[in-house]
Amino acid sequence: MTPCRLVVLISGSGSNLQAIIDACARGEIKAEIAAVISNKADAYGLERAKNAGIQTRVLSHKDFDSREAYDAELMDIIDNFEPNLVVLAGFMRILTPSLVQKFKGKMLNIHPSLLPKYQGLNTHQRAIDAKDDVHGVSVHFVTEELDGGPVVLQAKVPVLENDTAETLAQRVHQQEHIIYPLVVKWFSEQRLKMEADYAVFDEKKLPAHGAHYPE
Ligand SMILES: Nc1nc2c(c(=O)[nH]1)N[C@@H](CN(C=O)c1ccc(C(=O)N[C@@H](CCC(=O)O)C(=O)O)cc1)CN2
Ligand SMILES: NCC(=O)N[C@@H]1O[C@H](COP(=O)([O-])[O-])[C@@H](O)[C@H]1O
Repeated sequence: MTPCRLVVLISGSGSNLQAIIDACARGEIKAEIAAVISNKADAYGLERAKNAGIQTRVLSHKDFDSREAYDAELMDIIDNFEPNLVVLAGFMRILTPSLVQKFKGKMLNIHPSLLPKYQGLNTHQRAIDAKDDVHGVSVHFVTEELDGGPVVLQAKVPVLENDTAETLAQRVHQQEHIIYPLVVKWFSEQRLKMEADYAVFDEKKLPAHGAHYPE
């Protein structure tokens, strides 16, 4: 079976990208990253990609008059790499329905909350403000509904009394770097089945996946 071809979208540091690069390099994931695309030219994740010998593209949303025009160009760039899987790794743009539909069933996102809690932004501060004692991260399929797609795997972390958004984010990051490579590995091994059984992406037909809860 040919390696699963990935295209990874970033906007910032790229620590989740790095976790996937490292897992591929260790042979834990039978996948190759065809390209890393960023909407920010100064994203450090672009350096991480170049250091790993991976092609990079920058597509700044500031250069487009509308979200639709940006996504049309982004769709073309992604499509030219013929990915089996598109990985959003800290990609901070809401995608239009036409782009989501193009890659539905083969686009994943990592979101720093225990969905369906705290869709959107500033999730760590919202958990602290709500005095939650548990928080975490979710890997989910991307659908038109922002952070509303089927969840594949979650990890939870404790919220400590003196936590700030930064200290809580660090604890969540540690779990992100475990579960995102796990889900990419799962998808890359299941993809032929997924493409056979889920030729038309049916959210109800997804295999049930238990949550990953660190002891
Ligand atoms: N159609 C979808 N698009 C995206 C999804 C999704 O599930 N469906 N997931 C997000 C990732 N994400 C949280 O996990 C997220 C990213 C960005 C935003 C947001 O409000 N972006 C603003 C710009 C913010 C900025 O530039 O700092 C915007 O796009 O106007 C919310 C949630 C990726 N896309
Ligand atoms: N709404 C999307 C979102 O907030 N995603 C979050 O952005 C960070 C990216 O870090 P990284 O660039 O170091 O991988 C991660 O914590 C991820 O959960």
